[in-house]
Amino acid sequence: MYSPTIQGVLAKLIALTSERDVNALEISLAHALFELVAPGAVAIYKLEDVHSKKFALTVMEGGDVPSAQIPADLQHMLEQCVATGQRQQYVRQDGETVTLYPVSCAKNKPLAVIGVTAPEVAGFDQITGMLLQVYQNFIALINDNEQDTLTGLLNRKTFEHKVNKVVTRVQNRHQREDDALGLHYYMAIFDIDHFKLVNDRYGHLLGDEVLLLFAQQMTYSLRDHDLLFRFGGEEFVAIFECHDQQEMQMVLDRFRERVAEFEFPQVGRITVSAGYTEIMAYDVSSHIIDRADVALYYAKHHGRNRVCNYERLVAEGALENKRNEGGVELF
Ligand SMILES: Nc1nc2c(ncn2[C@@H]2O[C@H](COP(=O)(O)OP(=O)(O)OP(=O)(O)O)[C@@H](O)[C@H]2O)c(=O)[nH]1
Repeated sequence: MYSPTIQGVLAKLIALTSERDVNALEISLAHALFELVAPGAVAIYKLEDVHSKKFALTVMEGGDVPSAQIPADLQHMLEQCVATGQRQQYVRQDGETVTLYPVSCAKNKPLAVIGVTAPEVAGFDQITGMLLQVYQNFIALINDNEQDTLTGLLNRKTFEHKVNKVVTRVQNRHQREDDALGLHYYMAIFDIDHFKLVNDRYGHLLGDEVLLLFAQQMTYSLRDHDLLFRFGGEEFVAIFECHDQQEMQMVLDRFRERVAEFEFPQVGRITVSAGYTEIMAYDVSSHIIDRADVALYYAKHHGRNRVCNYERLVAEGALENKRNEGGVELF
């Protein structure tokens, strides 16, 4: 029976904690488990959507390459694992037993399930449990570092990195001409209307509470895999996956209406304006932000409490010949 050395364990911990990117961290974890408990295979099933309980196999170390489709009995066990927070045993069709471990972040938000097959190490359960604990602690650290302290949304520091990842995804799809799903990415900037008045009338503390509640409305209204950032002050940025511009407009208008109807304690009603643009292959984050910002600026200057799309404004000629000599949009 294989027995890992203390040096081997420490080497794996060093490799694991050298990562700052969650995906790289997952690969490193799977690799560490594979080498330390020498199992037949390690698989990471990431929980992509909490509501629909959609899992995706993101990392597989060792074993046969499984089909992308998760079998119904495994799906059931993954759900059990997440719901109970306890490890489960799943017996595959070939008779092999897979031990499933739930992984959640510090706030007990379920993140993934790790499946370990055919361990060859005495006490593998304890070693796996401890390594997962290190991984969870580290994920919590990364998450804290990526979050805005007031709202809990992603902070501006992470923006560039996350946008670049989305642009690469758009590029890959573009190169593979893989448009089977017909999905596009959009970036929207939201800016609360006349927020200075809220601060002036009700003070900064209530202003902060409005920002917090606004961020909550965003998280409730938008989908799990949408990326939400607090960009600074009363400005928020979101990245969405959508079928087309009409659907995007509908989603954003629904959110805008939801905000307009919400009673903010003591402050009452507020409105929000938004500008959005499609993220293209080979796009640059500063260009994407600039386009969304132009559309937001247009919304602000055409009555506020509205959502404007940059490409549509261009197509309608609303942005043409409206630049002054200094290059500033006047509309
Ligand atoms: N409470 C609070 N206020 C903030 C924070 N960051 C920025 N602000 C305030 O947000 C306000 C932004 O005001 P402006 O950008 O001038 O515009 P506005 O009043 O929102 O008006 P429009 O955007 O033109 O509709 C300023 O009063 C800032 O002081 C924050 O973290 N907390």
